[in-house]
Amino acid sequence: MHIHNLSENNSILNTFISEMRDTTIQRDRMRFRRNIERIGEILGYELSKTLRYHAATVETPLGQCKMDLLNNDIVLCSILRAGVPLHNGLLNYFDDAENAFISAYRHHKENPDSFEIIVEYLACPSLENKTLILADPMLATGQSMVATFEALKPFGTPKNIHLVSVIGAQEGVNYVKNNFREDTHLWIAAIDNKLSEKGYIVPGLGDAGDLAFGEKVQH
Ligand SMILES: O=P(O)(O)OC[C@H]1O[C@H](OP(=O)(O)OP(=O)(O)O)[C@H](O)[C@@H]1O
Ligand SMILES: O=c1cc[nH]c(=O)[nH]1
Ligand SMILES: [Mg+2]
Repeated sequence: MHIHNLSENNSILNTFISEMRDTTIQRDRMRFRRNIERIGEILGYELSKTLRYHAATVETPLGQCKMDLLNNDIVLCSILRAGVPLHNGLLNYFDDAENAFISAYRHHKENPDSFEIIVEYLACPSLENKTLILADPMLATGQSMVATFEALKPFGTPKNIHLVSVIGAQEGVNYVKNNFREDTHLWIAAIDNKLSEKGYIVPGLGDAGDLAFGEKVQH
């Protein structure tokens, strides 16, 4: 796997991540969602440098300009619900992408520290020979990314796979590395060292879905 950890270099991106982590600033839901969205824009821009382009001629009022333009074979798939603002950020740049949505949530069994991933909702175009961008802001154990990709398999084999995430735990990064094909790219804004016993990223930022959209009742 090609791992692109953007926080390794100083940039304004780190300010956005610090605002998402900060217990006071993160309480502003609109700012939290907007920070995920603009991180999606930055990660999308960075990953666009590895996509395929074709030669085109653009007519300007003064003449013709030869330019290389992006091949639009992109399917943008995000994992509900925390993936929604990340999806918006990516879609702000990949204007004409096809879109897929998939739900994944942690179902806690008798032991509150153990859970399985339940995939329920799925709407997806053909992925055959396309560029799949699979987005979820949190990569904790990595199980949601792997379970959703399994559920996407009947829709075809993508030509390229790009995983996009805001914060990951090293364990989750290792898990996706071992469960996705070798040519997969991971674009991530920060990688933290630890996972808590309940599978939360430490120091992380807390529950991204709840911070973006409000607490949900466990069922
Ligand atoms: O890497 P994993 O261990 O699978 O954990 C990451 C998942 O947890 C969060 O979703 P959550 O289950 O909280 O759902 P939500 O978006 O509805 O809040 C997050 O958005 C990922 O989907
Ligand atoms: O730290 C974590 C782990 C999973 N989901 C979150 O929202 N945060
Ligand atoms: Mg959540």
